[in-house]
Amino acid sequence: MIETGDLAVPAATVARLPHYLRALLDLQSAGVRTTSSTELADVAGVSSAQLRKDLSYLGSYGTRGVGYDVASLSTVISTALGLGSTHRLAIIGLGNLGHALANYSGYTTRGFEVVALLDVADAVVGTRPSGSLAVEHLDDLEQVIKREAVTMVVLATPAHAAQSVAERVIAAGVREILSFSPVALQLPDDAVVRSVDVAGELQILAFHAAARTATRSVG
Ligand SMILES: NC(=O)c1ccc[n+]([C@@H]2O[C@H](COP(=O)([O-])OP(=O)(O)OC[C@H]3O[C@@H](n4cnc5c(N)ncnc54)[C@H](O)[C@@H]3O)[C@@H](O)[C@H]2O)c1
Repeated sequence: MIETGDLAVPAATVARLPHYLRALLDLQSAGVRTTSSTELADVAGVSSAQLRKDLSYLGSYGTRGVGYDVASLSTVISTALGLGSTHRLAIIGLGNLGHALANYSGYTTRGFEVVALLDVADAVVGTRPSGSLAVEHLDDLEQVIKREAVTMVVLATPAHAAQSVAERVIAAGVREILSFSPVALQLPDDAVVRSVDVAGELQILAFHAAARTATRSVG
């Protein structure tokens, strides 16, 4: 369970909340004002029983016969996700992936702002990958984190650099890291690290593909 304010929410539910929020924002922009658990579950790609159970952890049960008010449920989920205020991101490592991440335009609508870019390479420091922010040197990490009031870090360095950079990030007071580096980071217990591993996800798909082929050949 993850404690958030007065609520205790299972980690698996927390992981699904962004999907519900995105589904609600899609419905909202399509002009939908109320939605049923079946409709919302369909858009979010889960079963309606799962959706109702997840939302019950937020104290949000909907109204029988009417369903969920799209705007208020969006607010409930945004608040639970701590999106009431904008999170200030620093991206570290501005190679291929870091460039793509720096140029992603979808942060602001979802409560995030990229406020700093850092790298070690002379060829990269001083450039403006997204056209606005200049890349600063990692030597200045602690000052940059303080100056920009950074609250989250996105790590896109090579694997060999990730642990030491992450340790500096934590020592500078940031607790949340999204890591793309293919390495298990060893950090204090109060640090929260989410790792994104596209190749690992593809391997899971490969497992399913192999399992399907094996089932077919048995059948
Ligand atoms: N998670 C995924 O699905 C996924 C997908 C692609 C890449 N990756 C990983 O993301 C990372 C970046 O990949 P890429 O293709 O952008 O690599 P890249 O080599 O193009 O870029 C890495 C950047 O990090 C910088 N760097 C090196 N050491 C640093 C340090 N100590 N501090 C700050 N910056 C530093 C380099 O100067 C370079 O600009 C790699 O670890 C890669 O394995 C993960």
